[in-house]
Amino acid sequence: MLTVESLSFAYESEAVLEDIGFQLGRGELMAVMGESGCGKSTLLKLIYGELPFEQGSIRWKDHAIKGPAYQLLPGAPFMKYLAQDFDLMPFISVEENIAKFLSVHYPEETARRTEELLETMELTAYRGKQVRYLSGGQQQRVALARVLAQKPELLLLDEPFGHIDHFRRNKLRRNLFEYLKREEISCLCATHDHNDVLPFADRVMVLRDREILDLRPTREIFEQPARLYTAYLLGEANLIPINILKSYASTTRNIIVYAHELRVSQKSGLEVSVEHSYYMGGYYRVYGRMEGEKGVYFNSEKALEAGENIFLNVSLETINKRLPI
Ligand SMILES: Nc1ncnc2c1ncn2[C@@H]1O[C@H](COP(=O)(O)OP(=O)(O)OP(=O)(O)O)[C@@H](O)[C@H]1O
Repeated sequence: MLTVESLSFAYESEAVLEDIGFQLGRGELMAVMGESGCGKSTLLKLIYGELPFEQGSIRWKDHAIKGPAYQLLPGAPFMKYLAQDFDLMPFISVEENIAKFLSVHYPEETARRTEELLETMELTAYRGKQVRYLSGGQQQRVALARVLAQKPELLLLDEPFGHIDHFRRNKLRRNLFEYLKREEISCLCATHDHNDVLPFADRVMVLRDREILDLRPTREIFEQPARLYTAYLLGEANLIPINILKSYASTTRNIIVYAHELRVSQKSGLEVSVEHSYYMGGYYRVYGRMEGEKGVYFNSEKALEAGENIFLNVSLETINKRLPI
């Protein structure tokens, strides 16, 4: 288990993380989310032992991670870190890059594992190609295969699909995260993409203003976001006063409603004047203004005309499960 306690860190005078504490269990996948510059990469580098910290502690089981003043090279045999800039050997082949980290003493096992990793990362077709001739996305896949080859117990991933095209991303995500679960590899994954998170992560850590704003199981954090900031990271969200949704409600508080939870009706509900419809493939994302000119995003099966007035409804089930804000 990874245990981080009261961890604080500053780059010279700029405090980036303050009083961070959490635990990550064996085989658990935790997504680390937050706006750009909130400290996701810094947290991963601290855990890897790449940055010096004066306050707090980081432990993997009984092993304390202390930072560069205490060890010559960052990292430890049980832990691998895949940074945004992956560090491959350009003049040898894809296959050699992967196999280099497998034991030379067990050639059959090495061949089997290399094959498995080439398939997991969909690299079989490029196995003989020198890495320098690969595209950015292909190199990222080799880098992923290479860290997996080293059988870490703890894997730190920084935007692992950042360079990979959408065409491949979904399949790779499934392959990678299923592989991690199967091998019981604990993983902390910094990402901006909720598609990396919702189907796969066990828990989500949200960082903001140097602190952990929220840390809960993925489904709970999505269905009961405590802040609009968190909901924005996970989907298209709106803040809507409860009393416009529930006419009998006396509270002036708001709830978060995702765009897909608003239903268009021609007759009754929350009145909205349509401004723009965006084609999203199977549906339209519509922007409109509610009473008081406040903007709202919602989904519609068909495009709505600018200037048209419609009504929006939200199910009572959604209203009742949301936290008032
Ligand atoms: N080597 C450095 N020296 C000084 N400041 C740094 C350094 N690296 C990062 N920072 C600053 O620390 C803060 C956190 O950076 P970090 O890279 O951890 O954010 P992030 O959440 O990973 O961002 P992104 O999502 O854009 O990758 C930022 O304000 C950044 O400018």
